[in-house]
Amino acid sequence: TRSTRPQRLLNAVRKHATRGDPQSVISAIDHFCRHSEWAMNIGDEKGSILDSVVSELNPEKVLELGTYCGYSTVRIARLLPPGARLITLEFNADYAAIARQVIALAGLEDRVQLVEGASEDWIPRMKEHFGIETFDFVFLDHWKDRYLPDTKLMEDCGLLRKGTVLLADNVICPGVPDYLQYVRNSLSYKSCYFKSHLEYTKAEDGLEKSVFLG
Ligand SMILES: Cn1ncc2cc([C@H](O)c3cccc(CNC(=O)c4cc(-c5ccc(F)cc5)cc(O)c4O)c3)ccc21
Ligand SMILES: [Mg+2]
Repeated sequence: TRSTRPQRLLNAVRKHATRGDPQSVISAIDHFCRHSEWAMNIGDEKGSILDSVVSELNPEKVLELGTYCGYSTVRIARLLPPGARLITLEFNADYAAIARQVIALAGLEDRVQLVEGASEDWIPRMKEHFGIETFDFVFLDHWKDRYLPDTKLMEDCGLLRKGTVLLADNVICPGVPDYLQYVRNSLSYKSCYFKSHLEYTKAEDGLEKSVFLG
């Protein structure tokens, strides 16, 4: 049977990356997506913005919505201190299987917990199942029509605290108009836009950073 794009991406990582070296995994995926096949990873340009937000925040508890092949999981986890924890939710079993191997190749499995399932099912279970009180940082990169309902769900479940940072991918392309309107007009958030480009292209895209004010 034909291979899938995530499988071909994993093959490129196996071929070109060095086990235990997260930067080589990141570079291998970016090279594959630029020169072989485009894939919906955040990419190197928006990825650098993600790096700077994470480095400035130094979060202990991180939630990622939408793992895909684990590219942004590796970008975030490589910057976390060993005691920190990143929980990443992926509902597609094939993507999850690839991501587990990418995360292992980067040598970051000790600080990453990949959970297979949908955000709306797992967000309400974070406290009792993972012993999480609140998250310091949330990266949103799953279905664009889930950004807003899941943000409201995290608020309702008490998973956000004064100062929690939400960072949302693709706020221009494909776009998340209802989410943007909410975080930019709600008195509970301080929001700002980081202009960039859609991964591996010249099209405009950007990240929205929103601090929960409690
Ligand atoms: C509920 N739940 N809980 C966990 C969870 C996890 C998933 C999957 O990881 C998954 C599967 C398919 C699509 C996405 C969203 N991503 C995108 O759709 C996207 C598109 C483009 C783009 C841009 C221009 C194009 F021309 C084509 C695609 C660029 C980007 O960076 C993207 O992130 C996420 C889904 C629902 C989930
Ligand atoms: Mg994205």
